[in-house]
Amino acid sequence: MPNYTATYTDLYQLSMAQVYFNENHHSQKAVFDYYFRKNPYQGGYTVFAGLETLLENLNDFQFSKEELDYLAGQHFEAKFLSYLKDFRFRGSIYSVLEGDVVFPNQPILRVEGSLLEAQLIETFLLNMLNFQSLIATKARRMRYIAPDGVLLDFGLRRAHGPGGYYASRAAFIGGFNGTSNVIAAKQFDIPVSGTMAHSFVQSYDDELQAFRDFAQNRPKNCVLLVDTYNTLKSGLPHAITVAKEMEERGEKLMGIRLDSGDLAYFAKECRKRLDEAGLSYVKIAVSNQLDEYVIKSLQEQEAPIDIYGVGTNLVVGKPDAALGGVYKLVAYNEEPRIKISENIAKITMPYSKQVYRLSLADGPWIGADAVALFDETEFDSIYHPFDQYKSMKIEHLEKEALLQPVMLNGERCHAPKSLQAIADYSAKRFAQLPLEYKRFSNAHHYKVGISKKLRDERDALIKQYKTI
Ligand SMILES: Nc1ncnc2c1ncn2[C@@H]1O[C@H](COP(=O)(O)OP(=O)(O)OP(=O)(O)O)[C@@H](O)[C@H]1O
Ligand SMILES: O=P(O)(O)OC[C@H]1O[C@H](OP(=O)(O)OP(=O)(O)O)[C@H](O)[C@@H]1O
Ligand SMILES: O=C(O)c1cccnc1
Repeated sequence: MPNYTATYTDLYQLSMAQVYFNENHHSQKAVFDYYFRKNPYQGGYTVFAGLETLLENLNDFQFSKEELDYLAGQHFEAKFLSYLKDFRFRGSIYSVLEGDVVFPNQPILRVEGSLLEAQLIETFLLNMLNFQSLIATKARRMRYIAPDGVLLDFGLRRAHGPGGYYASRAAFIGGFNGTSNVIAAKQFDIPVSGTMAHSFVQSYDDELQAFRDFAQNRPKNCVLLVDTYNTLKSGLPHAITVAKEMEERGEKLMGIRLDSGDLAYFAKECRKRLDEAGLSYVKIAVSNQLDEYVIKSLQEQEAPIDIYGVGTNLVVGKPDAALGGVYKLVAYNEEPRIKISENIAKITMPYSKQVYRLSLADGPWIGADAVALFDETEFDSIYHPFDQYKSMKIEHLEKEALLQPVMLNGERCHAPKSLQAIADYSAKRFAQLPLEYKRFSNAHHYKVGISKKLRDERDALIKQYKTI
């Protein structure tokens, strides 16, 4: 996979950086927030993913000689390029932990550093976090609807180029059990699995011989694709024959895969005939344009499916093309900064902030998070960001600070977490989210309120800029 060097960026970041440098602003302290405004899939939550990838690759976020030579050809000045020779990200990052569920308009991650370094990592940061959070959320929706099913990522061939690599990682965070993507499995220690393609069966004159050869050469976790010619008249009977032959060798056929037609009907029919043949241990896998809605429908039809192989809809995050996470300047040179918009939802929230997850003393989340100034400890109410009549008393609630230091002055604060640990944490956090935020249609709106002090400071800034 690529090294994410510092030209993994948009040109405008470098243009701005040169100006900061020439005007001697580059070392001023800047604070940026990462957040998004809308959950994907019209859902009630987003699974935050990509943090570990970001932190790990920030080490390589430097300019090579070739890159600097290239930039010299793009009209960047020699003095600035010479400064970039030693560029490293030496700032600090405070973040929600990877895998947690997060909500619109709350800071999920805060970058503090020199203006130049915090600006230069924007594109890379958004590229990592937006995509993986989109895919982890899609995966979580499928895991939610099929709590007991085995979910496998089959998406690499349909992914947007190399995006498939991180899609497999994100899918695992969102609750998938494994992937067919060998490089991602190896790199991230994801269980790898797979069956066979139609081409394998087609390459033989005889389907039975194809199955026999496969079972003899790959007996472990052998899954036979039964729909190449006729599922019930040919594929399934041949699979049963091979399963029996495997039994004679002391082996067990792991499963069959259905990839077309009415999956519920075929799964039921195959289950019945497998059971009648004494092969109740043989699992049924399905694939073919699955998503959370098809899986839900299959479950409602009580289709006896054990394994779901999901490709396209998972790895491209269909029907949403992207998570629109943004990175906004909230303080500069120790002063708050705001971006005003006619659309009040797009007015940014100035200052360094902390986010608190609110829960009852005995554990359950209440469906609201509080955003306050980062050093504010005493606040007993939260307010709707723009509706002055909406507020909530929170003094009786537990407040869990979500933004934790993960990098200080360019150094990581903790050893890298394994993907399994991130996935476990994600499952645990999702389990704490009340059900009404998990449904697919008209999900309950999770509240993100702000402290009075933050609201007052923000309003004062808005007034100040409105008079300009
Ligand atoms: N029983 C079912 N309930 C709900 N959705 C299903 C069911 N069976 C299949 N699907 C889904 O319906 C969509 C289209 O299925 P369809 O039977 O048209 O398959 P197909 O792609 O036309 O297959 P074929 O290869 O036979 O042409 C797919 O997304 C599939 O997962
Ligand atoms: O439908 P998706 O969710 O995207 O899942 C991946 C698809 O990729 C394979 O089909 P393909 O036709 O590429 O190859 P095959 O001959 O192995 O079926 C597989 O059989 C699935 O149908
Ligand atoms: O292993 C499989 O069955 C598989 C892998 C990728 C895409 N479709 C199917």
